[in-house]
Amino acid sequence: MGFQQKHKITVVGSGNWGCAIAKIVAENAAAYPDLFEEKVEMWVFEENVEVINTVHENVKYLPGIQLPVNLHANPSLEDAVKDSTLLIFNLPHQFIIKTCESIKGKISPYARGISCIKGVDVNASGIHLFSETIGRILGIYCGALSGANIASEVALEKWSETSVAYDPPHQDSKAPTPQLTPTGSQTNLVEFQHKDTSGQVSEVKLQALPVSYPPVDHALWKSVFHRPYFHVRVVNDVAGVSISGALKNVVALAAGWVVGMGWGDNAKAAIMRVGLMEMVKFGDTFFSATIDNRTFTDESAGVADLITSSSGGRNFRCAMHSVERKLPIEEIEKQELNGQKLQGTLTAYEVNSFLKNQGMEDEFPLFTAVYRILEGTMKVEEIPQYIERPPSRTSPASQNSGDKDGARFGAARL
Ligand SMILES: NC(=O)c1ccc[n+]([C@@H]2O[C@H](COP(=O)([O-])OP(=O)(O)OC[C@H]3O[C@@H](n4cnc5c(N)ncnc54)[C@H](O)[C@@H]3O)[C@@H](O)[C@H]2O)c1
Ligand SMILES: O=P(O)(O)OC[C@H](O)CO
Repeated sequence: MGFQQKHKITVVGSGNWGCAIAKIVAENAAAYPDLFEEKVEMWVFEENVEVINTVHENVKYLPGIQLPVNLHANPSLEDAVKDSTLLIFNLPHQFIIKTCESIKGKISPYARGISCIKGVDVNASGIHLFSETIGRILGIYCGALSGANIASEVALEKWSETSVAYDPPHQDSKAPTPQLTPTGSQTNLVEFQHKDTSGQVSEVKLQALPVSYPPVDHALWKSVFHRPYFHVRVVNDVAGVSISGALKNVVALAAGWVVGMGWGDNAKAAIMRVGLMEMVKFGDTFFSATIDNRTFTDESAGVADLITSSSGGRNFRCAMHSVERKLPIEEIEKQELNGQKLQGTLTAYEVNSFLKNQGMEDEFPLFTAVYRILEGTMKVEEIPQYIERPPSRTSPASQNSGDKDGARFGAARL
């Protein structure tokens, strides 16, 4: 006999997407009382927690959206993550490493995580997924969530899809059952009565039962995130889900610039085509051991996110306005986003520094062009010439297959 404890959920971050995801998670915590503690913690870095906890609205980052009453804004990160078994990381990527380092050793060793962050961690040792970086710092397994999800639409409960990627090593599922002290109002103390021969209760003892949690698997994560208006598909491809979410932000900048130039939808489609090819090629080249190329086409995290981001995303809109208003994109970011952060600009620099180190800038002309335009060493007008491909060569193999360009989607060819 054992005591099944409920999972406690904490969302680390309370920005535009942080609050939209926290709303979803808190709705599900209330909907599945057998699986989750009802109260969901949300770490808040700078906003007034009193307002969030009394008015149930984040007036700075998600104005006009009613947050669930069981979502508790907490200014103490250490307190917010204490005893939580499901940690959801949702911050602009530039803040996540410092944030995780501050709670190293202060979380449950049995916690599992999901990173909702769209970015890559580039440092002297190379390029890493944020799910890996979070997992390494905190000593836990972390998966990823990414999809065609503009936060304001999701928060208004307009239907969308997302991809959750979770693929812990085999031994993770066989890890010993955690023997933890129950938290909150839960107790694993059970009363045992000893009766004498006449049936009278002679002794009452309290005994502590071993504690366990519902297994953290694909089904559990679906229960955390799936809502009638937010459809979740759980897959194994953490690299594909994470890489597409990070790189589409770089492509969306270029899409915004060409639209800002007044070049129209055909030009934007060309940018998206080349961008998608470079996203696939990047995954193929640097994450070939684990990535599944079908993610780019088949899952929400792939081309669907590229399309929505290049239509109404912040990176797209700020890039477009920067051309229209002839202002640096950082200036537009300050004017338009009220503290929200663009991820594409920093990612373009990070990806470029990685490609430069690999001697591969020329192999990714669109990513390189975005970096150079941000740097001021290239103009938007130069993009068409710069990304133009050399004439295609016809190989015997491709003639046989009837594919004149030798194009195979999985082997991104520029
Ligand atoms: N907003 C969207 O539509 C959307 C959708 C999907 C994914 N994402 C991704 O989710 C991640 C989080 O985005 P967001 O929209 O929630 O953030 P945001 O752009 O709204 O940024 C504001 C957040 O950053 C926090 N912050 C500011 N300075 C900080 C610091 N020094 N340390 C720690 N935190 C600090 C703020 O407190 C706030 O929580 C990003 O990687 C983003 O690409 C965003
Ligand atoms: O607003 P953006 O450009 O940060 O994009 C938001 C989401 O990532 C779209 O899925």
